[in-house]
Amino acid sequence: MQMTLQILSFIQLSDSQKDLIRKSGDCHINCLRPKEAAVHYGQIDVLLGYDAQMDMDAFLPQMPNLKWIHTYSAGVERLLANENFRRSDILLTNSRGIHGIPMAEHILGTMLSFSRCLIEAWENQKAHQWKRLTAPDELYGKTAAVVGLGSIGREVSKHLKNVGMRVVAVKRKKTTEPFVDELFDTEHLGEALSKADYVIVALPLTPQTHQLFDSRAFNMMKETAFFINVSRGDVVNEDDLVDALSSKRIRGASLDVFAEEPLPEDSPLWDVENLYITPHHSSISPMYLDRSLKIFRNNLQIFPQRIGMLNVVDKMRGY
Ligand SMILES: NC(=O)C1=CN([C@@H]2O[C@H](COP(=O)(O)OP(=O)(O)OC[C@H]3O[C@@H](n4cnc5c(N)ncnc54)[C@H](O)[C@@H]3O)[C@@H](O)[C@H]2O)C=CC1
Ligand SMILES: O=C(O)C(=O)[C@H](O)COP(=O)(O)O
Repeated sequence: MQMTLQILSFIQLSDSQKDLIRKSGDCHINCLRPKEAAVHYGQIDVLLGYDAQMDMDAFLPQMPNLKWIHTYSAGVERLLANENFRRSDILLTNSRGIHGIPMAEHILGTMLSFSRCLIEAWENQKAHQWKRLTAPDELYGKTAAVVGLGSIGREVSKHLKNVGMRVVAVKRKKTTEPFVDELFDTEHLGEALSKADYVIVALPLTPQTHQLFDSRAFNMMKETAFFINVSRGDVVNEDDLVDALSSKRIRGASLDVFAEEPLPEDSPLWDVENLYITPHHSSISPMYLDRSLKIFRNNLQIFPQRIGMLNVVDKMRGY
Protein backbone atom coordinates (compact mmCIF):
# COMPACT_ATOMS: atom_id res chain seq x y z
CA MET A 1 0.00 0.00 0.00
CA GLN A 2 1.30 3.46 -0.94
CA MET A 3 1.92 5.80 2.03
CA THR A 4 1.16 9.52 2.24
CA LEU A 5 4.53 11.25 1.70
CA GLN A 6 5.56 13.70 4.41
CA ILE A 7 7.13 16.73 2.70
CA LEU A 8 9.03 19.46 4.54
CA SER A 9 9.73 22.81 2.88
CA PHE A 10 12.11 25.21 4.60
CA ILE A 11 10.53 28.14 2.79
CA GLN A 12 6.93 29.32 2.93
CA LEU A 13 4.74 28.24 0.01
CA SER A 14 1.43 29.85 -0.89
CA ASP A 15 -1.82 27.92 -0.51
CA SER A 16 -2.11 27.60 -4.28
CA GLN A 17 1.45 26.28 -4.57
CA LYS A 18 0.67 23.72 -1.86
CA ASP A 19 -2.61 22.75 -3.57
CA LEU A 20 -0.81 22.13 -6.86
CA ILE A 21 1.76 19.94 -5.09
CA ARG A 22 -0.97 17.94 -3.36
CA LYS A 23 -2.63 17.34 -6.74
CA SER A 24 0.61 15.77 -7.98
CA GLY A 25 0.89 13.09 -5.33
CA ASP A 26 -0.47 11.72 -2.07
CA CYS A 27 1.36 13.97 0.38
CA HIS A 28 1.24 16.19 3.43
CA ILE A 29 3.27 19.45 3.30
CA ASN A 30 4.73 21.33 6.24
CA CYS A 31 6.45 24.69 5.63
CA LEU A 32 8.74 25.42 8.59
CA ARG A 33 12.14 26.96 9.32
CA PRO A 34 14.83 24.41 10.30
CA LYS A 35 14.61 25.24 14.05
CA GLU A 36 10.81 24.81 14.23
CA ALA A 37 10.92 21.80 11.93
CA ALA A 38 13.31 19.72 14.08
CA VAL A 39 10.52 17.95 16.01
CA HIS A 40 9.13 16.60 12.71
CA TYR A 41 12.44 15.39 11.23
CA GLY A 42 11.83 11.73 12.16
CA GLN A 43 8.75 11.53 9.87
CA ILE A 44 10.03 13.42 6.81
CA ASP A 45 10.22 11.53 3.50
CA VAL A 46 10.93 14.46 1.17
CA LEU A 47 12.81 17.70 1.70
CA LEU A 48 11.91 20.60 -0.54
CA GLY A 49 14.84 23.00 -0.54
CA TYR A 50 17.60 22.81 2.02
CA ASP A 51 19.46 25.22 4.22
CA ALA A 52 23.08 25.70 3.17
CA GLN A 53 24.04 26.40 6.80
CA MET A 54 22.77 22.99 7.88
CA ASP A 55 25.36 20.58 9.26
CA MET A 56 24.47 17.48 7.22
CA ASP A 57 26.34 15.14 9.58
CA ALA A 58 24.15 16.26 12.46
CA PHE A 59 21.02 16.53 10.32
CA LEU A 60 20.95 13.25 8.36
CA PRO A 61 20.74 10.87 11.36
CA GLN A 62 17.67 12.81 12.54
CA MET A 63 15.87 12.03 9.27
CA PRO A 64 15.94 8.24 8.99
CA ASN A 65 12.99 8.24 6.52
CA LEU A 66 14.44 10.84 4.14
CA LYS A 67 14.27 9.52 0.57
CA TRP A 68 14.52 12.59 -1.65
CA ILE A 69 15.83 16.17 -1.58
CA HIS A 70 14.77 18.63 -4.29
CA THR A 71 16.88 21.81 -4.29
CA TYR A 72 15.69 25.21 -5.50
CA SER A 73 19.21 25.76 -6.84
CA ALA A 74 21.02 24.23 -9.80
CA GLY A 75 24.40 24.19 -8.05
CA VAL A 76 24.51 21.40 -5.48
CA GLU A 77 28.20 21.41 -4.56
CA ARG A 78 27.59 22.40 -0.93
CA LEU A 79 25.32 19.36 -0.38
CA LEU A 80 27.68 17.07 -2.23
CA ALA A 81 30.62 18.25 -0.14
CA ASN A 82 29.16 15.98 2.56
CA GLU A 83 30.57 12.50 2.05
CA ASN A 84 27.77 10.76 4.03
CA PHE A 85 25.10 12.42 1.93
CA ARG A 86 26.93 11.66 -1.32
CA ARG A 87 27.20 7.99 -0.43
CA SER A 88 23.60 7.72 0.85
CA ASP A 89 20.81 6.47 -1.38
CA ILE A 90 18.82 9.69 -0.84
CA LEU A 91 17.71 10.87 -4.26
CA LEU A 92 18.80 14.40 -5.22
CA THR A 93 17.03 16.50 -7.85
CA ASN A 94 17.95 20.11 -8.62
CA SER A 95 16.45 23.09 -10.44
CA ARG A 96 18.66 22.99 -13.51
CA GLY A 97 16.76 24.46 -16.46
CA ILE A 98 14.91 27.31 -14.74
CA HIS A 99 17.66 29.95 -14.76
CA GLY A 100 18.35 30.37 -18.47
CA ILE A 101 16.07 33.34 -19.18
CA PRO A 102 16.96 35.65 -16.25
CA MET A 103 20.64 34.77 -16.43
CA ALA A 104 20.92 35.23 -20.20
CA GLU A 105 19.26 38.64 -19.81
CA HIS A 106 21.60 39.50 -16.91
CA ILE A 107 24.66 38.54 -18.96
CA LEU A 108 23.50 40.36 -22.07
CA GLY A 109 22.67 43.42 -19.95
CA THR A 110 26.16 43.34 -18.42
CA MET A 111 27.79 43.06 -21.83
CA LEU A 112 25.72 45.88 -23.30
CA SER A 113 26.33 48.15 -20.29
CA PHE A 114 30.05 47.63 -20.73
CA SER A 115 30.16 47.76 -24.51
CA ARG A 116 27.88 50.82 -24.80
CA CYS A 117 29.74 52.60 -21.91
CA LEU A 118 26.45 52.98 -20.02
CA ILE A 119 28.14 52.58 -16.65
CA GLU A 120 30.47 55.50 -17.37
CA ALA A 121 27.63 57.63 -18.74
CA TRP A 122 25.56 57.08 -15.58
CA GLU A 123 28.56 57.86 -13.39
CA ASN A 124 28.97 61.12 -15.33
CA GLN A 125 25.27 61.84 -14.79
CA LYS A 126 25.79 61.68 -11.00
CA ALA A 127 28.43 64.42 -11.42
CA HIS A 128 26.11 66.43 -13.77
CA GLN A 129 28.71 66.00 -16.52
CA TRP A 130 27.71 66.07 -20.20
CA LYS A 131 30.50 64.02 -21.79
CA ARG A 132 29.94 62.48 -25.22
CA LEU A 133 32.08 59.34 -24.98
CA THR A 134 33.86 58.07 -28.07
CA ALA A 135 34.28 54.48 -26.87
CA PRO A 136 30.74 52.98 -27.21
CA ASP A 137 31.10 49.82 -29.27
CA GLU A 138 28.86 47.10 -30.75
CA LEU A 139 28.40 43.48 -29.69
CA TYR A 140 27.40 42.76 -33.28
CA GLY A 141 30.16 40.76 -35.01
CA LYS A 142 32.15 40.20 -31.80
CA THR A 143 32.97 36.72 -30.48
CA ALA A 144 31.74 35.24 -27.20
CA ALA A 145 33.15 32.06 -25.63
CA VAL A 146 30.59 30.25 -23.50
CA VAL A 147 32.29 27.78 -21.16
CA GLY A 148 29.82 25.15 -19.93
CA LEU A 149 26.98 24.56 -22.34
CA GLY A 150 24.20 23.36 -20.07
CA SER A 151 20.82 25.00 -19.64
CA ILE A 152 22.27 28.44 -18.84
CA GLY A 153 25.04 28.28 -21.45
CA ARG A 154 22.59 27.33 -24.20
CA GLU A 155 20.13 30.13 -23.39
CA VAL A 156 22.98 32.64 -23.23
CA SER A 157 24.25 31.44 -26.62
CA LYS A 158 20.78 31.95 -28.11
CA HIS A 159 20.58 35.53 -26.78
CA LEU A 160 24.09 36.33 -28.05
CA LYS A 161 23.37 34.94 -31.52
CA ASN A 162 20.26 37.15 -31.57
CA VAL A 163 22.40 40.29 -31.29
CA GLY A 164 24.66 39.11 -34.11
CA MET A 165 27.60 37.73 -32.14
CA ARG A 166 29.73 34.78 -33.14
CA VAL A 167 29.49 32.15 -30.40
CA VAL A 168 32.17 29.58 -29.62
CA ALA A 169 31.52 27.16 -26.78
CA VAL A 170 33.47 24.74 -24.63
CA LYS A 171 31.81 21.44 -23.92
CA ARG A 172 32.96 17.99 -22.83
CA LYS A 173 31.19 16.04 -25.57
CA LYS A 174 30.59 17.19 -29.15
CA THR A 175 26.90 17.71 -29.97
CA THR A 176 24.99 19.66 -32.58
CA GLU A 177 24.21 23.05 -31.10
CA PRO A 178 21.88 25.43 -32.97
CA PHE A 179 23.27 28.63 -31.42
CA VAL A 180 26.98 27.83 -31.48
CA ASP A 181 29.28 28.56 -34.42
CA GLU A 182 32.25 26.53 -33.21
CA LEU A 183 32.48 23.91 -30.48
CA PHE A 184 35.68 23.09 -28.54
CA ASP A 185 36.25 20.19 -26.18
CA THR A 186 37.68 20.95 -22.73
CA GLU A 187 41.22 20.08 -23.90
CA HIS A 188 40.99 23.07 -26.23
CA LEU A 189 39.67 25.59 -23.71
CA GLY A 190 42.68 27.87 -24.39
CA GLU A 191 41.92 28.02 -28.09
CA ALA A 192 38.34 29.09 -27.42
CA LEU A 193 39.49 31.69 -24.87
CA SER A 194 42.02 33.15 -27.30
CA LYS A 195 39.28 33.90 -29.85
CA ALA A 196 36.87 35.62 -27.48
CA ASP A 197 35.99 39.25 -26.88
CA TYR A 198 33.70 38.09 -24.07
CA VAL A 199 34.20 34.95 -21.95
CA ILE A 200 31.16 33.65 -20.09
CA VAL A 201 31.45 30.91 -17.47
CA ALA A 202 28.38 28.75 -16.79
CA LEU A 203 30.02 25.63 -15.33
CA PRO A 204 29.08 23.66 -12.24
CA LEU A 205 31.69 23.67 -9.46
CA THR A 206 33.35 20.23 -9.45
CA PRO A 207 36.91 19.04 -8.74
CA GLN A 208 37.58 19.48 -12.50
CA THR A 209 36.35 23.08 -12.66
CA HIS A 210 37.75 24.28 -9.31
CA GLN A 211 39.88 27.39 -10.05
CA LEU A 212 39.89 26.54 -13.76
CA PHE A 213 40.13 30.27 -14.42
CA ASP A 214 43.56 31.14 -13.09
CA SER A 215 46.45 33.21 -14.43
CA ARG A 216 47.08 30.58 -17.11
CA ALA A 217 43.55 30.97 -18.44
CA PHE A 218 43.60 34.78 -18.19
CA ASN A 219 46.92 34.81 -20.09
CA MET A 220 45.25 33.01 -22.99
CA MET A 221 42.60 35.72 -23.36
CA LYS A 222 42.83 38.81 -25.54
CA GLU A 223 43.96 41.99 -23.77
CA THR A 224 40.62 43.47 -24.76
CA ALA A 225 38.59 40.53 -23.39
CA PHE A 226 35.80 40.92 -20.83
CA PHE A 227 35.32 38.01 -18.38
CA ILE A 228 31.94 37.09 -16.83
CA ASN A 229 31.39 34.50 -14.10
CA VAL A 230 27.85 33.59 -13.03
CA SER A 231 28.55 30.01 -11.96
CA ARG A 232 30.37 29.63 -8.65
CA GLY A 233 33.14 31.77 -7.13
CA ASP A 234 35.55 28.87 -6.72
CA VAL A 235 35.65 28.27 -10.48
CA VAL A 236 37.89 31.36 -10.52
CA ASN A 237 41.17 32.05 -8.75
CA GLU A 238 40.12 35.48 -7.47
CA ASP A 239 43.68 36.66 -6.74
CA ASP A 240 44.71 35.81 -10.31
CA LEU A 241 41.69 37.69 -11.65
CA VAL A 242 42.61 40.76 -9.59
CA ASP A 243 46.17 40.54 -11.02
CA ALA A 244 44.87 40.16 -14.58
CA LEU A 245 42.66 43.24 -14.19
CA SER A 246 45.20 45.36 -12.31
CA SER A 247 47.95 44.64 -14.84
CA LYS A 248 45.46 45.30 -17.71
CA ARG A 249 46.08 41.72 -18.92
CA ILE A 250 42.34 41.68 -19.63
CA ARG A 251 40.04 44.67 -20.03
CA GLY A 252 37.24 44.02 -17.60
CA ALA A 253 35.22 41.47 -15.65
CA SER A 254 31.88 40.95 -14.01
CA LEU A 255 31.30 38.58 -11.09
CA ASP A 256 27.94 37.48 -9.71
CA VAL A 257 29.39 34.74 -7.49
CA PHE A 258 32.29 34.64 -5.04
CA ALA A 259 34.43 32.16 -3.12
CA GLU A 260 33.03 33.73 0.06
CA GLU A 261 29.42 34.95 0.08
CA PRO A 262 28.32 37.46 1.16
CA LEU A 263 31.47 39.14 -0.15
CA PRO A 264 33.15 40.54 3.00
CA GLU A 265 33.01 44.31 3.35
CA ASP A 266 36.82 44.49 3.38
CA SER A 267 37.34 42.28 0.29
CA PRO A 268 39.80 43.90 -2.15
CA LEU A 269 37.48 42.84 -5.00
CA TRP A 270 35.07 45.72 -4.28
CA ASP A 271 37.59 48.31 -5.45
CA VAL A 272 39.24 46.69 -8.46
CA GLU A 273 39.02 48.95 -11.50
CA ASN A 274 36.88 47.54 -14.31
CA LEU A 275 35.43 44.80 -12.09
CA TYR A 276 31.64 44.92 -11.91
CA ILE A 277 29.99 43.11 -9.01
CA THR A 278 26.44 41.86 -8.52
CA PRO A 279 25.49 40.06 -5.28
CA HIS A 280 24.51 36.61 -6.66
CA HIS A 281 21.41 38.11 -8.24
CA SER A 282 21.70 37.00 -11.87
CA SER A 283 19.04 34.28 -11.48
CA ILE A 284 16.54 36.24 -9.41
CA SER A 285 13.14 36.46 -11.06
CA PRO A 286 9.51 36.50 -9.92
CA MET A 287 9.11 33.25 -11.89
CA TYR A 288 11.84 31.45 -9.93
CA LEU A 289 9.87 29.49 -7.32
CA ASP A 290 7.03 28.42 -9.62
CA ARG A 291 9.51 27.17 -12.22
CA SER A 292 11.33 25.09 -9.62
CA LEU A 293 8.08 23.74 -8.16
CA LYS A 294 6.97 22.69 -11.64
CA ILE A 295 9.97 20.34 -11.84
CA PHE A 296 9.21 19.11 -8.32
CA ARG A 297 5.53 18.44 -9.10
CA ASN A 298 6.39 16.59 -12.28
CA ASN A 299 8.75 14.38 -10.29
CA LEU A 300 6.31 13.87 -7.44
CA GLN A 301 3.83 12.29 -9.86
CA ILE A 302 6.34 9.63 -10.85
CA PHE A 303 8.27 9.35 -7.59
CA PRO A 304 6.55 6.07 -6.57
CA GLN A 305 8.00 4.38 -9.70
CA ARG A 306 11.17 6.54 -9.70
CA ILE A 307 11.42 6.11 -13.47
CA GLY A 308 11.90 9.09 -15.78
CA MET A 309 12.33 11.71 -13.06
CA LEU A 310 13.75 15.04 -14.24
CA ASN A 311 16.96 16.69 -13.02
CA VAL A 312 18.29 13.74 -11.04
CA VAL A 313 21.79 14.72 -9.93
CA ASP A 314 24.58 12.23 -10.43
CA LYS A 315 26.01 12.59 -6.93
CA MET A 316 29.40 11.17 -7.87
CA ARG A 317 29.78 13.33 -11.01
CA GLY A 318 28.65 16.46 -9.14
CA TYR A 319 25.85 17.92 -11.29
N1 LIG B 1 24.51 32.83 -10.22
C1 LIG B 1 23.41 32.13 -10.02
O1 LIG B 1 22.46 32.63 -9.44
C2 LIG B 1 23.32 30.73 -10.53
C3 LIG B 1 24.43 29.96 -10.70
N2 LIG B 1 24.32 28.69 -11.20
C4 LIG B 1 25.54 27.90 -11.40
O2 LIG B 1 25.65 27.60 -12.78
C5 LIG B 1 25.94 26.21 -12.94
C6 LIG B 1 25.37 25.74 -14.27
O3 LIG B 1 23.97 25.75 -14.21
P1 LIG B 1 23.07 25.06 -15.34
O4 LIG B 1 23.47 25.52 -16.69
O5 LIG B 1 21.67 25.22 -14.92
O6 LIG B 1 23.53 23.54 -15.15
P2 LIG B 1 23.55 22.37 -16.22
O7 LIG B 1 23.76 21.13 -15.42
O8 LIG B 1 22.38 22.46 -17.12
O9 LIG B 1 24.85 22.70 -17.08
C7 LIG B 1 26.15 22.49 -16.68
C8 LIG B 1 26.93 22.10 -17.94
O10 LIG B 1 28.32 22.14 -17.64
C9 LIG B 1 28.91 21.02 -18.29
N3 LIG B 1 30.18 20.68 -17.63
C10 LIG B 1 30.39 20.07 -16.44
N4 LIG B 1 31.70 19.97 -16.20
C11 LIG B 1 32.34 20.51 -17.26
C12 LIG B 1 33.71 20.71 -17.61
N5 LIG B 1 34.69 20.29 -16.79
N6 LIG B 1 33.99 21.33 -18.77
C13 LIG B 1 33.01 21.75 -19.62
N7 LIG B 1 31.70 21.57 -19.37
C14 LIG B 1 31.37 20.97 -18.19
C15 LIG B 1 27.88 19.91 -18.17
O11 LIG B 1 28.11 18.89 -19.12
C16 LIG B 1 26.60 20.68 -18.42
O12 LIG B 1 26.30 20.72 -19.79
C17 LIG B 1 25.31 25.56 -11.71
O13 LIG B 1 25.96 24.33 -11.41
C18 LIG B 1 25.50 26.59 -10.64
O14 LIG B 1 26.72 26.40 -9.98
C19 LIG B 1 23.11 28.17 -11.55
C20 LIG B 1 21.97 28.90 -11.38
C21 LIG B 1 21.98 30.21 -10.80
O1 LIG C 1 20.68 27.75 -8.68
C1 LIG C 1 21.81 28.08 -8.25
O2 LIG C 1 22.80 27.34 -8.32
C2 LIG C 1 21.95 29.41 -7.66
O3 LIG C 1 23.02 29.89 -7.47
C3 LIG C 1 20.65 30.08 -7.32
O4 LIG C 1 20.11 30.79 -8.28
C4 LIG C 1 20.71 30.72 -5.99
O5 LIG C 1 20.70 29.66 -5.15
P1 LIG C 1 21.18 29.70 -3.66
O6 LIG C 1 22.67 29.65 -3.71
O7 LIG C 1 20.64 30.94 -3.06
O8 LIG C 1 20.60 28.44 -3.10
